[in-house]
Amino acid sequence: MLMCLRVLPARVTRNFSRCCSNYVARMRFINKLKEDEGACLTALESGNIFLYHTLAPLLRKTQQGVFQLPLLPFKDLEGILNRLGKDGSMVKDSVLITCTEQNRALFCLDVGELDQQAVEKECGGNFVDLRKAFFTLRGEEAPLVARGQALLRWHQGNGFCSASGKPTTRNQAGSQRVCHSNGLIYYPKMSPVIITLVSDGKRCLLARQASFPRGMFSALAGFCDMGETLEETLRREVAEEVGLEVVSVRYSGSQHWPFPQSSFMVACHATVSPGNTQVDVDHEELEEARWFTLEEIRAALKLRTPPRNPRDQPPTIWVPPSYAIAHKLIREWVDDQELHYDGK
Ligand SMILES: NC(=O)C1=CN([C@@H]2O[C@H](COP(=O)(O)OP(=O)(O)OC[C@H]3O[C@@H](n4cnc5c(N)ncnc54)[C@H](O)[C@@H]3O)[C@@H](O)[C@H]2O)C=CC1
Ligand SMILES: [Mg+2]
Repeated sequence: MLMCLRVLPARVTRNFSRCCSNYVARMRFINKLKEDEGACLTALESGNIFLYHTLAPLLRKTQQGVFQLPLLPFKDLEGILNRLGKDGSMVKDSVLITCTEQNRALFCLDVGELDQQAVEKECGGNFVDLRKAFFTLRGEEAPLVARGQALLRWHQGNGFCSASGKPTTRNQAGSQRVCHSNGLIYYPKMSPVIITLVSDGKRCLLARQASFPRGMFSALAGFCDMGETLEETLRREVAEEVGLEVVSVRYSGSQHWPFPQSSFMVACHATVSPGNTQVDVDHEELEEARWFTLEEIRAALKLRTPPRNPRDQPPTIWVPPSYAIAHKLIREWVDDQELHYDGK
C-alpha cells in the first residue's frame, strides 16, 4: 500500500536573512529537543521521518523524473512497521535531524532489520546508495541525507563505551550517547580535514589519488593531526603530498563530507611563490599532481558528467561535481584569474 508521503518543503536550510527571529526561535527549539526528552518525543510524534535501509536512503522518483526524499508522518510509519511485523514503537529510535521553518521536527530512522523490498513497496520508493542520493537530490535535501547517514552510522558504531566496554544509551534526540557505568558522554564525531587549492599566481595545482574515477583531478586534502592549527595542517599536507612550501592562505568555506566517514572539510586557497613551483609528488598518497592552466581548468569545468574516453586514449580531465567544496575552490580560482588577469 502506498502511504501518504510528503516531500521536504523547499527551504529547510536556506534564507538566512528572511526572518531572523524565526531562525533564532527554530535554533532554540532544536536545542531544546536535544535536551528535553519529553519535548523531543512530542516533536517526533508530530514530525516527519525519512528512512534508510542499512544506511542507504529511501528516495522516490516523481512522474517528472525528479528524485525526492519522502517524508513519513510518525503515525504512518508506525502503521508500516506494524504491517511488516515489527513493533511500531521502533519509530522512537529515530534521530533528530533538523526542524522546518514551521517548527516541524525532522527525524530519520534506519529500518535495516526489515525486508528492504517490502519497505520499498509500502513507501513507493527505493533505497539507493548514499553517493547516488547525494548527487541526485536537490540542493536542500542532499546535506540532509548526508547528515542523517552520518548520525545513524555514528550510533551504529558507538553502542559500547570504549573505556568500560559496557553498552551506551542514547538520548531521545540521538545527539549523544552515555555510558551509565562511568558517566562518559559521547558526541557524534567528525574528522577535520583541510582542502586547499594551491596557486602560483597563473596556474593551479590539482592532484588525483589512484582510487579516483578515471580523469578526475581535485584539490589537495588531508586530515588534521592532533594539536595542529588548520594553517599548520595545510602547510604540512602541501609539503608532504607535493613537496611545495605555501606562503599564503585564504579561507574560502567549509562543508560536511560524508564519504567514506564524516569529515569536516575546511576549504582554503593557498599560494606558493612563483620561484618555488617544482612539484615532487608523494606517490604513496597520490597517483599524479600537476599544474593546470586557466584554459585547462575552464575546459574541465565545462564537463557536466564524467567523460567516457576509450581506454586506449588519454583521459579527459574533469573535476569534482558542483556540490563538492573542491569544485567551489576551483570555480573561485577561475573567477579570481578572470578578474585579475583576464586569462593573460
Ligand atoms: N569534498 C571534497 O571536495 C573533497 C573531499 N575529500 C575528502 O577529504 C578526506 C581526506 O583526504 P585524503 O587525501 O584522503 O587525506 P590524507 O591526505 O590525510 O590521507 C589519508 C590518510 O591519512 C590517514 N589519516 C589520518 N587521520 C585520519 C582520519 N581521521 N580518518 C581517516 N584517515 C586518517 C590515513 O592513513 C589515511 O589513509 C577524504 O575523506 C576525502 O573523501 C577529498 C577531496 C575533495
Ligand atoms: Mg591527501
